[in-house]
Amino acid sequence: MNIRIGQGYDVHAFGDGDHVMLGGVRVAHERGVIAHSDGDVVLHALCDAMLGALALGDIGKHFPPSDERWRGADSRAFLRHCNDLIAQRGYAVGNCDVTVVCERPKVGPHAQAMRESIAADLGIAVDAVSVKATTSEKLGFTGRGEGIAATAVCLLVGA
Ligand SMILES: Nc1ccn([C@@H]2O[C@H](COP(=O)(O)O)[C@@H](O)[C@H]2O)c(=O)n1
Ligand SMILES: C[C@@]1(CO)OP(=O)(O)OP(=O)(O)OC[C@H]1O
Repeated sequence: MNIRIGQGYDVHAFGDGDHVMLGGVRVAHERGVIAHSDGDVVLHALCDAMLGALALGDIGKHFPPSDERWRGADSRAFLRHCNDLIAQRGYAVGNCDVTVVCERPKVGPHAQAMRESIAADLGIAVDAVSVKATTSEKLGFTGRGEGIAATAVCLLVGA
């Protein structure tokens, strides 16, 4: 059995808006995020982890921010495309684990919906998808409420 590991990280600054997209789920919030796409840090970090596992570059290589096609794009389309890329090479996500870093919004109440959305897009079991969150104890840009970050790791399993 072939296995590969990848990790990803993404940040978006908060801006005007009334919600953030996290793991494919719309979460009501008094701020939005500044991004070319829908700015879903969970899915962007996860895409980078999947791409990184097979050394396929990063999300900006596959979906350049200079490309108008991705303006306001639903990041679930990025995730499904990354899943197709790894499937074409004989791999599937064995499991993945994401950590969201922000003071607010609270992620916990939405974590199960995020897991279900990600699992559906990847065609894997919900128990293979973990979504967690932490504050940064009021420290740094996340602690000051200036932005939101996510890290992801994933294991790819090949035939
Ligand atoms: N945006 C967040 C941040 C944290 N949580 C949950 O709260 C727990 C405690 O966070 P600390 O940073 O104080 O350790 C954390 O383990 C999460 O369960 C959250 O849901 N959303
Ligand atoms: C997702 C892309 C799409 O153009 O733009 P953004 O939504 O700004 O997000 P980022 O995490 O900076 O990744 C780069 C781009 O691929």
